[in-house]
Amino acid sequence: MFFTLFNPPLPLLSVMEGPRPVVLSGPSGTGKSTLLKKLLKDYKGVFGFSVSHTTRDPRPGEVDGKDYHFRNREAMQEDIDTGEFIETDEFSGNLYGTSKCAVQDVRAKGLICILDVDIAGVRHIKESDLDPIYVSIQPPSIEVLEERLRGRATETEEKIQSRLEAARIDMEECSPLHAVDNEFSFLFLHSSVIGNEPGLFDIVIVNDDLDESYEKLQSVLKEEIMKVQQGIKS
Ligand SMILES: Nc1nc2c(ncn2[C@@H]2O[C@H](COP(=O)(O)OP(=O)(O)O)[C@@H](O)[C@H]2O)c(=O)[nH]1
Ligand SMILES: Nc1ncnc2c1ncn2[C@@H]1O[C@H](COP(=O)(O)OP(=O)(O)O)[C@@H](O)[C@H]1O
Repeated sequence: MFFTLFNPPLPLLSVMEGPRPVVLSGPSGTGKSTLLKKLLKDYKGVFGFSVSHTTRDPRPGEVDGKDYHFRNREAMQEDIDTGEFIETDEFSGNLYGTSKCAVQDVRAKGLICILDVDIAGVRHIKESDLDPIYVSIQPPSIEVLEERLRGRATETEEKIQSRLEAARIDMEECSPLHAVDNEFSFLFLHSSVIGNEPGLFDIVIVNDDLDESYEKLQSVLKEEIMKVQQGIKS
């Protein structure tokens, strides 16, 4: 009886060797998925995506197990109750969460694990032993964000409004005004003390021009990328 109930403990996340994971956060519609998909495509065998669980419905083209593990609320709650998640959050009427397996699957392959989580997820991960690089992707303005959300055409009006509301809070905490500078080293040195919460992010990238943002993101991750590429060569 004991053995049927007993789940062998998962190895501690910090015990796993390899490159540091990367957490991407920022308002919905700011361009996180666009940037991370570029990384996954351009650096095959270097990055792996931590596939989150969610109770929201799949969008056209989204694949279960690739974009998200789509679950109903009861099933996801059961997994939360049995301790399978590093962190979970309720966002815009749905549950989202990073399972321990999602991260371990990527790290076991020696890849840089990329997580896409909201700001509550960032705070929860800070309490874990994951030790990622924290990157905030911010929009140039709330107006531009609204245009992008509407342009993506994936949300109902109600969901657009709730995402914009969450975005205003997110943007206040990571004010892009303090981070608008094209020189990466300036961003890197100063972003850790911007916003209302010092030290929340290692870097804040204002995603105005996509190519420039992607350049900055690659610069931040250069060291970890090289570690994995050198490992592949040797
Ligand atoms: N805390 C947490 N947030 C997540 C997770 N997965 C996605 N999110 C966040 O949930 C929010 C909504 O995601 P989604 O419905 O895919 O909309 P999108 O970000 O506009 O494409 C975004 O801010 C994501 O960063 C997760 O595992 N944990
Ligand atoms: N720098 C940019 N300039 C213009 N449009 C962008 C830029 N970055 C992303 N987008 C577009 O904005 C929309 C939202 O991007 P997405 O990656 O889905 O955001 P997120 O994952 O943060 O919710 C998409 O239609 C995407 O093509």
